[in-house]
Amino acid sequence: MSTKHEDFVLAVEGLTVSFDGFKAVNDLSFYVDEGEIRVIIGPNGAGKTTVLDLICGRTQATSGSIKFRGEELTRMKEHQIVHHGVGRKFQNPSIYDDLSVFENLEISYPRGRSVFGSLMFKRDREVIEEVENIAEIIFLQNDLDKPAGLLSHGQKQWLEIGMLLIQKPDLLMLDEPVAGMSVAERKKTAELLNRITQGRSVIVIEHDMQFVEDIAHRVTVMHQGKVLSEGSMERVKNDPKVIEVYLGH
Ligand SMILES: Nc1ncnc2c1ncn2[C@@H]1O[C@H](COP(=O)(O)OP(=O)(O)OP(=O)(O)O)[C@@H](O)[C@H]1O
Repeated sequence: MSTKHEDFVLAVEGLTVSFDGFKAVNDLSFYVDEGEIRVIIGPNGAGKTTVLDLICGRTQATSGSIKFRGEELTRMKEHQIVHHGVGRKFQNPSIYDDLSVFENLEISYPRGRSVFGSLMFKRDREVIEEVENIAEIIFLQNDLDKPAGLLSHGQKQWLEIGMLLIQKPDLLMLDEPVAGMSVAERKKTAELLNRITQGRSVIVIEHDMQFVEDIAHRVTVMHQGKVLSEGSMERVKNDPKVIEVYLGH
């Protein structure tokens, strides 16, 4: 039975962006299923980060289409895309160091629109329960009162993932989430990602091949703005084209 393109959570087709004539992303197509963890790998400058910028509306596409649950994202503004359920984590954590772990999660809860406004609203059961629930997923249930600035680098990364999770995105995009983490933290991050895929899709850009093996359902290898290879990790790592341009180095 063939799968219709409309069945995918995310369908990227013919996506192209040109910076002064240079096509950083060049006629790119790929499809992501619900519940899938897709990892994008490829050499420096392949266009990986630009793809996430295009999906979240930070960069305008020159041509092509990005359909998320059937809706065209290329015509939407960044905040509309967030509102449609796409969450993006950048490489550097953007947490509030002076606020506690609890408060960082609380201000990210969808009804709190500003730091001031959200701290003033009554902490009702619903918010507290959700914060505690997320804190457990991100291994910070025992650090709720700690100022975020005192967390380890890895814990800060988890907190930021938690701040996205509390907004219940249907698609979560992470750019090199384990950069700078210890081996133990990488293992726990893999466990975390494997736990959060129920009803949602995750796209991760990553260079750490052990981590990719631990999380990827499918891997898309990019090179010069295009898909060089795609499939299971097993298939991709044995693809001579991938070995030549990326893994062989
Ligand atoms: N706003 C921009 N203006 C001009 N060129 C850009 C812009 N953004 C990205 N590029 C160029 O597009 C290419 C792809 O960059 P991108 O950051 O997407 O690659 P990447 O695969 O994420 O690389 P890395 O692994 O190093 O992060 C690079 O040559 C980069 O210099």
